[in-house]
Amino acid sequence: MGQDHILSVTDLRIQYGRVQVLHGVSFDVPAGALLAIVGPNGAGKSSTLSAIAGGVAGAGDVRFDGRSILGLKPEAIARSGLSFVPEGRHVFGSLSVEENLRIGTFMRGDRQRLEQDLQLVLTYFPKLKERIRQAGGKLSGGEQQMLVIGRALMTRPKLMLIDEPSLGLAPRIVEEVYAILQRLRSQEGVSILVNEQSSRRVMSFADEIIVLRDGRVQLKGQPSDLAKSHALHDAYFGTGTFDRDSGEAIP
Ligand SMILES: Nc1ncnc2c1ncn2[C@@H]1O[C@H](COP(=O)(O)OP(=O)(O)OP(=O)(O)O)[C@@H](O)[C@H]1O
Repeated sequence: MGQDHILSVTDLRIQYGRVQVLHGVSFDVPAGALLAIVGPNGAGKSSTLSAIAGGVAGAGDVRFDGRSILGLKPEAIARSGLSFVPEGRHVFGSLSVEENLRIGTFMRGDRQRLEQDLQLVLTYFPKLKERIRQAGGKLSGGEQQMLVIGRALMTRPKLMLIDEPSLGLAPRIVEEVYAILQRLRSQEGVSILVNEQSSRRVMSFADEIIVLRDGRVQLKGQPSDLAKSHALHDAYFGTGTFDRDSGEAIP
């Protein structure tokens, strides 16, 4: 573990009441990488991101940008440069796209830099630029996803955590969202950790994939290596069988 890891999660455990849902999860996010946590429903993906962002309590260690953050308040973690985009696209429906982007940056004193950041976000998301005065609630699902990612970018994060960005979006829009995330990573140097239910969606975008099932890391690796074997399917589905074509579990 060194300075080249923007995030190091070590032996992370999460319990809701008496039920333990994460049983010692460990992984690193190299600085400037796009990593994806994939796994079936209930694997513990959302809980993992929430614990890193300070939303749920966890045990173990989470180091971000060189310091332990587990147990800190979400606002303090966000201020240190970690931006969390939770599942569900929390757009303020009656506010304009611009107001949605500016919200959360009112504490910033550097007005000039803020204007530059707004322009930068609009460069990455031209669809938001076209709809800058439109109410957030009028945007399509894909545009709303872009809006919440754009809003997260307005805080100039070093690391973005994004929970299921592709949920409910058409494949073409998913491609578009991931292409933008890839550009943000390579051109702006933002490190990105996403959750996805399906590994297929992120195979061509992620630098590394972490398979989570039953609250444990089952497998980690580069997509090109994982694609060569059946290990990815076996890790994802456990000992169960699956349809090779659709990738879906066979009950
Ligand atoms: N607030 C909570 N209280 C109690 N149990 C919870 C809570 N949140 C999640 N769980 C349970 O913890 C387990 C892991 O849930 P989590 O949402 O982290 O998984 P996930 O991999 O993100 O799945 P999904 O894709 O369905 O969101 C599940 O069994 C879920 O029912």
